[in-house]
Amino acid sequence: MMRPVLAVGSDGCLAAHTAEAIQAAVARTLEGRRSDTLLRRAAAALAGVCVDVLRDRRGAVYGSRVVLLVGTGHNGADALLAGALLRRRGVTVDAVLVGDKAYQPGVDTVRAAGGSLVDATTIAGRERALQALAVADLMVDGIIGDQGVGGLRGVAADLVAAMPDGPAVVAVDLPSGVDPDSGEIHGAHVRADVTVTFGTFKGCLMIAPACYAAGRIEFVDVGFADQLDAEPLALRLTPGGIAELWPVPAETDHKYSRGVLGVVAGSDTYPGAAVLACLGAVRAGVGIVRYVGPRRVADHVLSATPEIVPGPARVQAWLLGSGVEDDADQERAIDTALASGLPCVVDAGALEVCARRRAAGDRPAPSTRILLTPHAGEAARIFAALGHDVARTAIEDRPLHHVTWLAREVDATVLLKGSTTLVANPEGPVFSQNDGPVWLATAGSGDVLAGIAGALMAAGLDAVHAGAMAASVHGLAAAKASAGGPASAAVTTTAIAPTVADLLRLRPGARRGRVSRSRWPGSR
Ligand SMILES: NC(=O)C1=CN([C@@H]2O[C@H](COP(=O)(O)OP(=O)(O)OC[C@H]3O[C@@H](n4cnc5c(N)ncnc54)[C@H](O)[C@@H]3O)[C@@H](O)[C@H]2O)[C@@H](O)CC1
Ligand SMILES: [K+]
Repeated sequence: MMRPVLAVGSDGCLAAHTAEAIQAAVARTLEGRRSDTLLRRAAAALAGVCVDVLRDRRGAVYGSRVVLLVGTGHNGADALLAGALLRRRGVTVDAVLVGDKAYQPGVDTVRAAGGSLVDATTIAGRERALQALAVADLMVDGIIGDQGVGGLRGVAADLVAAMPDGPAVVAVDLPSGVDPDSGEIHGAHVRADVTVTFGTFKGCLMIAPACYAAGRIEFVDVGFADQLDAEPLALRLTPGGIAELWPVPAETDHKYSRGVLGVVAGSDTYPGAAVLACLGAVRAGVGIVRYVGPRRVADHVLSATPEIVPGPARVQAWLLGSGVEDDADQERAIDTALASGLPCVVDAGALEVCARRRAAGDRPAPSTRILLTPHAGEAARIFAALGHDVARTAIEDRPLHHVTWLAREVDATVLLKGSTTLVANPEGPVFSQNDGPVWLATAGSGDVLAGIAGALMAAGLDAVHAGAMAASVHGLAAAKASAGGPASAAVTTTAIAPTVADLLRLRPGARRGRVSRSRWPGSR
């Protein structure tokens, strides 16, 4: 089992668990205690988030109107108990029951607190529910939590379709209607501004496309996290975690010990890809880049990054394939590098040859040293090269399924690029990073990402951590460079070093050269 190097669930590494693991942890926590212990804690936290959202939106809590959409399970119970707490703050509360039953103690509490109860399964009740939604300041989605199966149906689907655009939506645990574990969407679902998650993340809060329906995530520890004993489904490195893992040279280091990256990138068709990949690596702090490619491309690379050394020689890791197309010399160089057993970042023009070889059993390097970096279209082409007919849209709809399948099939680490990037190794939880602005999807941005990952692998990090850290730093750098506007790949590279500097300031007691190499994941 490939283990994450930071404590899972720590400030440096957030974890998402399956619904099954969460239910088991809740059951263990409740043994010998009142069954509503956790519900009450969750409801108090939920009410607190609603208060904050109302203050932000209206400037006041008293006099606000909140509609609770209440399902049949404990997700609805959380909403009801939170609604009763909001009543005490002078909020008008309409609890709309969307199923044939509801958590009775919650119903009683709302009624006792002076809230109104609306049975939306009747025609008159549905009419009242629509009227309440039309004047709401905030809507609480307590329809389904981690027991959700398929998209919303019946009354719930009708009411969600009728939710007006203006008021804020706070989802309990997850936006109802999305698949809790896989993050897939199979029908009608809620779109939230804020999702309050209890004890851990659910997979759907980290994985596309469902994570885009969750809005901002508020994490609340209701007291069962220590009972979660199953392997996490997904992990996310936080800026603090990346800072902890980022390779910082010691006083005794020199350019060779910091990492030498060989770059086989660019062709006469795509010379710029080589420039961007090399800029990415240099600005992420690699010791030396040795560039291998056509003379004309090497000239471009050298004029953009004079510190680069042209020509092949000994390296500690390779970056292969960015911008390589129809170039026999480059393809030969890629073949030689793949056969070397050294760590490789495998991009664009090197993806299919690498995948074919590894699927056929030719694996000179273990899966933790090979990082394939396809976007969904390239992943579809890799699947085709392996004999599977998989459409690009299928990969975008089910990224977790496809990235884990591909990682197993080629026995390598696969970084599936997207607005939310997933990094999967055959033997461990997937990492999910989503720090980039929407502007990041531009030509050349993948070359920069590959360069950053190459610098990290040359420094000794394993493919999973290098991939997750590179995706995050690349996204943060694009956000910094663009300052809210468009981000080009070349301008993003100018923000890599300042972004790393910002991150390193998060390191407790950060001082120059105080991190020992033995702490880096996969260090040799
Ligand atoms: N049990 C506890 O002590 C705690 C529970 N909590 C909350 O409770 C949730 C889990 O509660 P439950 O196990 O009762 O399950 P849910 O509240 O997720 O709801 C299950 C109900 O939803 C229905 N349902 C499933 N899919 C549906 C669909 N597509 N359309 C319409 N209805 C559908 C099911 O038939 C079932 O009746 C958590 O996600 C969390 O929000 C938290 O408050 C933490 C503590
Ligand atoms: K929900």
